[in-house]
Amino acid sequence: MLTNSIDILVLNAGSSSFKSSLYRLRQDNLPLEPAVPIWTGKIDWSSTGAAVIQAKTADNTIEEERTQANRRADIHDLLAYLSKGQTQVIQDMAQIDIVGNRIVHGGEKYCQPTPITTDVKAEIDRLSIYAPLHNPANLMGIEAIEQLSPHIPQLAVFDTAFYRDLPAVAYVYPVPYQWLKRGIRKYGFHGISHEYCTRRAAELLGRDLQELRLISCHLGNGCSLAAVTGGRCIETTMGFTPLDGLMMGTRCGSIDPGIILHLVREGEYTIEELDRVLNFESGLLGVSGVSNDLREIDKAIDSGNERAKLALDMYIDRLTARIAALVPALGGLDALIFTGGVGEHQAKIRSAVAAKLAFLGVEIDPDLNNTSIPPDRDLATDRSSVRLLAIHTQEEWQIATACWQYLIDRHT
Ligand SMILES: Nc1ncnc2c1ncn2[C@@H]1O[C@H](COP(=O)(O)OP(=O)(O)O)[C@@H](O)[C@H]1O
Ligand SMILES: CC(=O)OP(=O)(O)O
Ligand SMILES: [Mg+2]
Repeated sequence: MLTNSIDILVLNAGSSSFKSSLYRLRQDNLPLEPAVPIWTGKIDWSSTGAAVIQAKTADNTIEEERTQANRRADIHDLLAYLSKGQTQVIQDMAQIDIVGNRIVHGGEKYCQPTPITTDVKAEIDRLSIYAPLHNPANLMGIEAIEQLSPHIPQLAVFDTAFYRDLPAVAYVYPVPYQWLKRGIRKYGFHGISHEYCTRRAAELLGRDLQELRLISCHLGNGCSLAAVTGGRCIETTMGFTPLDGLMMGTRCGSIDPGIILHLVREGEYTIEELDRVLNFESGLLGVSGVSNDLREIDKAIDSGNERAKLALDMYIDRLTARIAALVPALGGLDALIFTGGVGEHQAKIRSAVAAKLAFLGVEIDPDLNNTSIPPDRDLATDRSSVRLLAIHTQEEWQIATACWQYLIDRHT
C-alpha cells in the first residue's frame, strides 16, 4: 500500500565511487525536472586502500575518513546514516518503499527494470567477469540493503538496457558468426546516463527526440559515446565489456587485440594480471604515470610533464576520431552532448574537441564554454551547425523515475 509520498533510495556503484540518493516523491505526480534528493551519500575509494564516506542532507554533512577501505562495510555504514546521526531522514530503513540499483551489465537477458530475486542476483554475479569493476560493487549494494532491511523491494536498472534496439551491424563483431550464439556481441554501457542526457537534450533544444541526430559523450572515469537517431541508439563505443572504445581514466579502450595475444603468448602476464592492467593501470593513468584524473594531468602538464601532455593529446584525438566516425551512421549531427565529470567540468576538453570538429561546422562560444554557469546549457555559437550541450547527468534520477513507474504500475 503506497502512502501519499514515496521514498525511493537509489544506489549507483561505480569503479571507484559509490553514490546514493534518497528521493521523497509524491505518488500522484512525477516532476518533469529532476527532484532534489533529501539525502545523498558518497564513498570515494579513489585513493589506494582508503575510503572517504560522506552523508549529506540540506542542513548537515557527516564525513568520515577511513585509512583501510572495506567496500562492503563502507557501503553498509554509509547507508546506516539514513536513519541515525545528524543526517537522519528516516526512523527505520523499512520506511523506504523501494531501492533502485544501477546494474552495469545485464547481458542479453535484462532489457527492462527488473525486481531483484535470487536468480537475478545470480545472473548479475555471473556477468561480473565481463564488468569486473562494476557488477561486484552493484551486488554489494543490493546485499547491504538486504542486511539492513531484508523486506524492501529492490529494482535492478541496467546500463545495457538502452542498447536493446542496437542494429546488428553495430552489435555483431567481425569474428566467426557462431560466437554470437555464445553471447559475444556488443552490449554497450552508461545507458542510464545516455538515456537521461539525450532526452534532456531534446528538452533543452525544444525539439522532439524522434527528429534529432545526437551524439552523447559520457566522459567520467569510464568514457563512452552513444549515437541516437529517431529516438533509438544505433551505435556506441563500449562493447562486450566496458573496457572497449575511448581512452579512459584507467581503462585502455580500443587497442589491437594482437597486443594481448602477444603478451599472453610470451608468458609475461597471466589473464588475471592483464585484466588488472587493462582495467586499472592503463588509459590516462597508464600513459601519464601521473593520474586518472584530468585535473592532476593538467597540473603535471603545467609543470612540464611530457607524458602527461601525450596522455591528454591521445585522449582528445581518440575522442574526436570516434565522434566523427559516428556521423555517417547518423547521416549528420544536430547536437553533441558533453556529460560526466569531464564532460561537465573540463572546458578545455570541450573546446579542443570542438576545434577538431570545425570541419563539420562545429563552433563553440569560448565565453559560454569558459564561464562557470549552471549545468545544462548550449555552448555553441549562433552560427554553429551543431549544437554543443553540456548536461549534468542524473543517473540517480533516471533510476528513481524507473522505480516510481514500477511502483505506480504495481499499485494501479
Ligand atoms: N570539478 C571538476 N573539475 C574538473 N574536472 C572534474 C571535476 N569533477 C570531476 N572531474 C573529472 O571527472 C572525472 C570523474 O568523473 P565522474 O563522472 O565523477 O566519474 P565516475 O566514472 O567515477 O562516475 C575526474 O577524474 C576528473 O577528471
Ligand atoms: C560503465 C562504466 O564505465 O561506468 P563508470 O563510468 O561509472 O565507471
Ligand atoms: Mg559514472
